[in-house]
Amino acid sequence: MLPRGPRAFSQAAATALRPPSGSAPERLCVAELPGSELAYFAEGGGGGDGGRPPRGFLPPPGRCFSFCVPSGPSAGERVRAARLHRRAEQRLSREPFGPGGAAEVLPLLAYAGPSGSRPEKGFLVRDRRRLPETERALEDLVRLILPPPARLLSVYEAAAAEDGGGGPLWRSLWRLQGAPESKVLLGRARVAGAAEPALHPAAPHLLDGAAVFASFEAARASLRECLSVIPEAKAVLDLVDGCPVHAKKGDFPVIVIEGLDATGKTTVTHALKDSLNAVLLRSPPPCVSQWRKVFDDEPTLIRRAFYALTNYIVASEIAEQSTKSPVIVDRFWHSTAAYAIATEISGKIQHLPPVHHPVYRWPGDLLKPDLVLLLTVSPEERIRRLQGRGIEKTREEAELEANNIFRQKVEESYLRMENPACQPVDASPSREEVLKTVHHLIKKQCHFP
Ligand SMILES: Nc1ncnc2c1ncn2[C@@H]1O[C@H](COP(=O)(O)OP(=O)(O)O)[C@@H](O)[C@H]1O
Ligand SMILES: Nc1ccn([C@H]2C[C@H](O)[C@@H](COP(=O)(O)OP(=O)(O)O)O2)c(=O)n1
Repeated sequence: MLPRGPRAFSQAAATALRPPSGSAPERLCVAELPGSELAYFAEGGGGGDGGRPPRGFLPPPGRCFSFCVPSGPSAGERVRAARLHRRAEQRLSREPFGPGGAAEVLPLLAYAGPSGSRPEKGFLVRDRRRLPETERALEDLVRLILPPPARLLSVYEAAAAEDGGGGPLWRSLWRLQGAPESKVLLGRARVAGAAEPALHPAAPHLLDGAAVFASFEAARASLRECLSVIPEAKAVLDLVDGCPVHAKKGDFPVIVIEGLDATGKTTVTHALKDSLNAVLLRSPPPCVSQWRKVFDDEPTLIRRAFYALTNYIVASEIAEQSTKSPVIVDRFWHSTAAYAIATEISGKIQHLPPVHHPVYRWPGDLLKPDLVLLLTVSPEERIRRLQGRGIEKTREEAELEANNIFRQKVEESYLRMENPACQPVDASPSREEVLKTVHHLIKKQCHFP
């Protein structure tokens, strides 16, 4: 069983974020280190944690760099920032960075500082071998991707330590100018580990149109901002705008089957379709499948807005079909929200927003199903099933582990959903037994006219 339970905001944790001197830190950041460990750190302002750098931040004698993509409050600014971040991410996955490259690229979030309260997404690049090429390539990348006022690159270096351990860590902040190798040093600041805040810094912004969309309009506004750069957005918006607003459910039950891949959704939904004489729908629906790949390659914000809107298309189909027969739906809004939360919240399961957080609430304007069942299988059974489908065998152990943490976060997010909640069903037994359990729950909780 995965660890659960609310984590109340603690005043002690908030106080611990402040440096002992009382002066505000210049910037607070969190980086996701290998193994999904989160390293919280403060730049400037005296630093917390006795001035020590966060553990595992920079194995000596290496050097790190960071840069962030600034964003603004409007939907347009957020979409532009998300696309720039994605471009940077794609370039950082290639030589001389990325897998097999000299430098290691880690996700970074700068969540408090002089530029305002909206978190800025960025990257921490660790160069264990201190290669000059890494710095040059990063400077070129920042110049290429970011607009001039945002061309800031932080360079972290540990001062030599007498005791052989990591000495104090310093950050030099550089503003890069137009010409190659032309840059100005804006300042130096001490970097120290900071206490982990009670709530993951991305959590308060998830519903700000960042990843989880609480209404049709919120999702639509984000996709509209993409019209000039993603031609397919128009096709999706045209489809969505043709659907009735506030679709109402008919008298027949609507049953959603949720779960991670290979938990048996296809198997169960097809069997239910036959046994209940039901209509089977899936979200996203086949009418948008030709555009799915395009949106899957876009940053989270745009990708999730696409999936959120497709749920409203499915809602209008559910409304129509549920006047005539029971409706079974393979994935719906809970999938959209759970994957979005698990992607945006770095770290492990304990970093997820606490239970009852508004991010787990069903959108007020989306048709509500009568029953949502969440199929769960043990990690071992899941691997067996994936191997049966010929996937997974060749994957690296490390990727499997990262994947495992991600899966735990998705599953836990599903379990925290409210009104309607996802009712877990152990889908590890045989097909027949799983179906028997599912039928039993449907009979007990659904009304058939
Ligand atoms: N209860 C079960 N016991 C054993 N294997 C199952 C069971 N349910 C599904 N499978 C098999 O596991 C694999 C994944 O199932 P599938 O229904 O395609 O999952 P999903 O649609 O959730 O990805 C398939 O090969 C399927 O035949
Ligand atoms: N309603 C939905 C359905 C899928 N998604 C997203 C969530 C994941 O990133 C993928 C999973 O979909 P996929 O079709 O691969 O899953 P299955 O094959 O059904 O197991 O799509 C979503 O956000 N909202």
